[in-house]
Amino acid sequence: MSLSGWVCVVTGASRGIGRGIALQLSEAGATVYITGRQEKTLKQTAAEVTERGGKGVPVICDSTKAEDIKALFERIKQEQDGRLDILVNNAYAGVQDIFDNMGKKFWETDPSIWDSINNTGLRGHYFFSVYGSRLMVAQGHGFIVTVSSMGGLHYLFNVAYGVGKAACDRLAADMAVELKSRGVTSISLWPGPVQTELVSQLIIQKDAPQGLNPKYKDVFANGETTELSGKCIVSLANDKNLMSLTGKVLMTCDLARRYGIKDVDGRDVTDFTSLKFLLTQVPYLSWLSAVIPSFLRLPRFVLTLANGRF
Ligand SMILES: NC(=O)c1ccc[n+]([C@@H]2O[C@H](COP(=O)([O-])OP(=O)(O)OC[C@H]3O[C@@H](n4cnc5c(N)ncnc54)[C@H](O)[C@@H]3O)[C@@H](O)[C@H]2O)c1
Repeated sequence: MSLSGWVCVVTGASRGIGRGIALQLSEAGATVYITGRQEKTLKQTAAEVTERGGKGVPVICDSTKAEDIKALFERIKQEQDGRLDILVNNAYAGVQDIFDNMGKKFWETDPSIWDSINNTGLRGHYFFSVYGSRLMVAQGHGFIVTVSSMGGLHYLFNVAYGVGKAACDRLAADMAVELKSRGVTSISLWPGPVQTELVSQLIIQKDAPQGLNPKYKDVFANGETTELSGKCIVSLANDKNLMSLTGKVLMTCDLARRYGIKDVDGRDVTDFTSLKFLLTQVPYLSWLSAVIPSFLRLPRFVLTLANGRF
């Protein structure tokens, strides 16, 4: 699967899922503009991205600063003659605050948590999408991926987190409505639990933070690598029927099955909607998971019902 000659932007790519996505896009041959705030780590990651075969271009760009975002796309317009194939809205500043405030109710938490979670992880995505879409609409094609999570469906971690994720899903869906006739696809991507550097430091390598269900520790310890999302995006980008998926929420476990993807370390991808996985989470019934076949999973309409508020 080749993305040779493709021009991509991945936001917040110096570490975590963004870095993993940038590595995979480069492995497929793409030029990847990676954004972040710290020159040293960004340059280091860009070198690793380039080593994979394509090209990593480090750009200091704070997702909370509109002028930085505008300047990035002006630079791409100049350097790439207006070409932009993929934009991945990934940057996120909330992980540390989420774990520092685990178990607290929203009224017990400083309201500034809203800003640390949603300024970069929602408002920033909107700004990137506006400037990215201008290039994509002008060329008549493009692919926008907004990284979200299952927290967009039902309560997870805290209020600001869930509201931000639901809004990311809606951002992807509503942008798809306006972009479809211009040849640009927009989807929301839900990775499963991912073993990022921060997750490893905050959950896997020490006692689970107060307020966090201790089961999460096992779930994250068996989580996806940071590159699986990138493998899914490369497969989607090569899918001739990509536009048929526009506006949808796509889970990495479903994409792994659809495209026959294994994780980069050779592991099968856990389907966290499979009966086998769900039973491991139920006290006294977890033993049953050993005898349940892995293809039995919650139908997707049941997930929609879980979100029903009427
Ligand atoms: N880790 C998981 O298990 C998991 C699971 C599902 C979804 N997600 C989602 O994936 C996305 C990425 O999460 P992650 O776990 O990789 O987070 P992370 O904290 O490991 O990485 C976030 C990246 O964004 C960058 N960033 C933060 N603020 C920035 C700013 N103002 N400007 C530019 N860059 C900035 C950071 O430097 C870092 O490189 C989030 O939306 C998260 O909710 C994560």
